[in-house]
Amino acid sequence: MTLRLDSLGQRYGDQRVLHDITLTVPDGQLLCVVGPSGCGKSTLLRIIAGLQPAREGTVTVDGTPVTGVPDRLAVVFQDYGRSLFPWLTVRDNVALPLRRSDLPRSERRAEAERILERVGLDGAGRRHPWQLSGGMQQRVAIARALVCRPSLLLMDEPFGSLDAQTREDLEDLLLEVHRTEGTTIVFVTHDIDESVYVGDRVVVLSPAPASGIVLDLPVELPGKRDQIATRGLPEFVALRAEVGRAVRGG
Ligand SMILES: Nc1ncnc2c1ncn2[C@@H]1O[C@H](COP(=O)(O)OP(=O)(O)OP(=O)(O)O)[C@@H](O)[C@H]1O
Repeated sequence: MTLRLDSLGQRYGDQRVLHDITLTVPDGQLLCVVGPSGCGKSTLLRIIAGLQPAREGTVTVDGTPVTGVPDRLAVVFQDYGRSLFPWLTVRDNVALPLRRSDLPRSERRAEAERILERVGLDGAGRRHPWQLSGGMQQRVAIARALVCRPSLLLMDEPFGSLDAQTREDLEDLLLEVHRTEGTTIVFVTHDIDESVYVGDRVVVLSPAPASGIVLDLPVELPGKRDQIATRGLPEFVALRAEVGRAVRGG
């Protein structure tokens, strides 16, 4: 799914949040959006998701203007604890988006189990979210986002509140899903290292107010990404420095 933002801008009252954002995300690209707190990253995702209208400019998905939530869109938020229903089992949480499909209940459950296996949670389907660790809960949220086979996946700081090891595991899970499904992904993060590690491309927004794009950087790294080897590459270090300078306004 190709996403296009054209001269996008947003205001809340007198506060100008985003200004003149023009960007095309080609089908299958994993774009990371980085920027200081309050620059409007979450606002940008909500506009792309059709959850709030933009005050200026347009968003199109495969050439069609976004006026409501696009079909085949999924969103993963940072706050996994609040995005899962505690009274449903893990399997039923994951199967929930399939309720709108014509699939019979047994097939919806089978599909949920298949996706749970995909995210490394086989065997956890009968448990409840509150019986799982934070990292496992975020895997459930990712499984629920994937169950409808989205063409566009929006992720808002999805690994921000996880410990370092879990975060690395989930970054690698995301890369694997992206490699095999070819989903277009917009991934918002505060973390410069993470943006270069997972992204095909990194866009940096300037600080508020009127945040705009200050850097649009393709990420080309040799070999399959690996938490230890990739982060030690001179190319990785150079890209990280470039993103870091842009975030700090240098
Ligand atoms: N619905 C709203 N009404 C009024 N102001 C809002 C609304 N949503 C966001 N804002 C303001 O817009 C600015 C940008 O918020 P947003 O959450 O989009 O930024 P962000 O870059 O995602 O921040 P963070 O990295 O801290 O999550 C902030 O000053 C925020 O207070």
